[in-house]
Amino acid sequence: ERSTSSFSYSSYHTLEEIYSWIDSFVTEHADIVSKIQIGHSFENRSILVLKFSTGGSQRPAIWIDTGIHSREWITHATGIWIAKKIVSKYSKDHVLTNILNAMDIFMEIVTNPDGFAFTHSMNRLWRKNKSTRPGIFCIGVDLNRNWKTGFGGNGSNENPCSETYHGPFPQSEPEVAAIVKFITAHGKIKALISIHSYSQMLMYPYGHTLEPVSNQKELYHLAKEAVKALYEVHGVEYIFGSISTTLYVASGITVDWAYDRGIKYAFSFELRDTGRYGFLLPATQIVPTAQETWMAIRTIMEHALKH
Ligand SMILES: O=C(CO)C[C@@H](Cc1ccccc1)C(=O)O
Ligand SMILES: [Zn+2]
Repeated sequence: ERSTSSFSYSSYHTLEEIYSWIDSFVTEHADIVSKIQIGHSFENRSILVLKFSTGGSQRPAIWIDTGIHSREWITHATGIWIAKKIVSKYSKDHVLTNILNAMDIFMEIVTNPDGFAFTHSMNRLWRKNKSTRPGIFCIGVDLNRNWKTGFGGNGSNENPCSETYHGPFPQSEPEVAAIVKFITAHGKIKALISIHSYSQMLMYPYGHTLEPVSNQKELYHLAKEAVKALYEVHGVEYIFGSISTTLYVASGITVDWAYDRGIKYAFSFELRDTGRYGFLLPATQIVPTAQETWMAIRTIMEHALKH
């Protein structure tokens, strides 16, 4: 990508196209965006994070990840569009400007690069990473079951051939270990947003238990406000609530780990649609999906700024 002006934000892209866009994007917006490599995947691809910062040092921050499940292509595309939105709306949108004048934003667009490459080359519906281990004859760990909180519990599977295989031990996967290391070292992440598709849901911890989190009322009302902001864009309806009560029990998930590390505003999105196209959401829905998702994320970030 020589420049991002020729990049189509309304198309799906390969891993190489996204990595090349990241380099152009960071070059073009060097005053506010930088690229951090937080590690390497199992197959030795770089794991890249975009940092949006308007100054200061070690400011409180927001973490956003997309593509932890490689087949959920709408999430990477939404992340790319939102990254562009942030740089184009800074100093124009007063809410975003207030957020970026006080906090940094970290965005990991391709959280599962090996799986993502595989969805382009061999299997469009691949979900897990591509790790292999001696004596195990199925490939990949579900990166949304490999986190320490609730690891190995209900709603994760010990069978390596399962789509929800949790891996041999917590953070066994380099893609998860890299995020744990980064967020732990940073120490001032105030909100974490982990984006999946599909089902049109906005959820918060816990997934591994039906027990409510301590600030459940606050998260319920924030989710309600965010879902309303999303609805006002294109009239798309989301349901919201805790993961275990809204969707199903799932253990070893990103947001439960984040919450237990003190990130009190931890959310997971399930983007469009509700099953008509599922993971194969047409590219014509990329921009509308990103536009509405941005308004919900902006609402969550503004709350984190104020509390
Ligand atoms: O990816 C999904 C659909 O592809 C569903 C997600 C639902 C979920 C999302 C966030 C936290 C826990 C569960 C999953 O099972 O990991
Ligand atoms: Zn998912």
